[in-house]
Amino acid sequence: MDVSESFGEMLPWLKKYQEAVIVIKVGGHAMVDPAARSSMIKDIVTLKYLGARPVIVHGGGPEIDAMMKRMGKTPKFVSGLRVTDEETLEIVRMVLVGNVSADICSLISKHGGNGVGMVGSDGDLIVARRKAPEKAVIDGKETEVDFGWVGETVRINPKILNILMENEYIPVISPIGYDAEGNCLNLNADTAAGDIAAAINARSLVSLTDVDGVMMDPSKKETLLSQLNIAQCYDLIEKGVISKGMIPKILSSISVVKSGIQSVHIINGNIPHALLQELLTDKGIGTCITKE
Ligand SMILES: Nc1ncnc2c1ncn2[C@@H]1O[C@H](COP(=O)(O)OP(=O)(O)O)[C@@H](O)[C@H]1O
Ligand SMILES: CC(=O)N[C@@H](CCC(=O)OP(=O)(O)O)C(=O)O
Repeated sequence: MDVSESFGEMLPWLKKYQEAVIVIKVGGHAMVDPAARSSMIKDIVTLKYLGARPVIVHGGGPEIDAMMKRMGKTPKFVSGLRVTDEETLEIVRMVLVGNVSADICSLISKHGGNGVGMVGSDGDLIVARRKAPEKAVIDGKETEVDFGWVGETVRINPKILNILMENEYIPVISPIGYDAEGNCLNLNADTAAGDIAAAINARSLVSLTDVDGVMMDPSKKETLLSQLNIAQCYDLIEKGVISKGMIPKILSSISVVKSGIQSVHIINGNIPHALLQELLTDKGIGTCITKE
């Protein structure tokens, strides 16, 4: 990034982001490297000092996988969602709340901010219901998949987020919802981030991951798609270009832009200052998804 050029174009962006709520989804794959994790959180604290109101929703897929393997369990995903039995749910809660969220809050403090870790049951934030079994093609065979303790959002209650933001805190949300019976449910972090962004009428949603954005071929950087609309997203899913963890990311982006939020940005959190480059300069560095 050419620093002097970037400073020149920052002012209009800084004005736009004053008091603007920005939901930042920090993906597990973007956090594998501790230095990248710390740098991303530093950028989020910088954004706060520049006048924006960041809300973090974090993932932790690779950390959950590693813990499951240590406990002798094999992770299983269907359509980008982790099939979650009772024991897996316990591991998910332990890793997301005990490790990832706590670590993000410490990094926020280290960089001079104030983070508050929360799950769906805190302040009635995310009311969810258990996802119904779904048909999926596995190994070429149509199979009915019971996702177990996987949830989908019923309602977001943004009151607690507004209280925290008005008091200068950065909310750090683990993607765990709870249902009417008080059960915890494992939510996909991209879906939770999208639901939260829509409910609080955020200005933007930014998803930090380990690829440069949506690509025609994820192994080739030059195939990055800088701009996508809803119709193009559906087409890429249908053609199988978008697969695995990118599916919930794109489906959630579609519902976010449909809800009226201007844009969703998918960027590579391992690029130094990716977040600031994406939000404060004219030229984006990843994929920007808009309605039309
Ligand atoms: N068309 C695509 N372009 C880019 N990445 C893709 C695409 N299709 C699938 N992917 C996969 O999606 C992954 C990002 O999603 P995910 O694994 O859920 O990351 P995170 O943990 O950061 O949310 C990439 O690492 C890549 O393997
Ligand atoms: C239902 C479901 O799949 N939940 C996810 C929650 C974490 C997550 O989404 O993490 P990433 O953003 O790093 O992928 C999981 O168990 O992996």
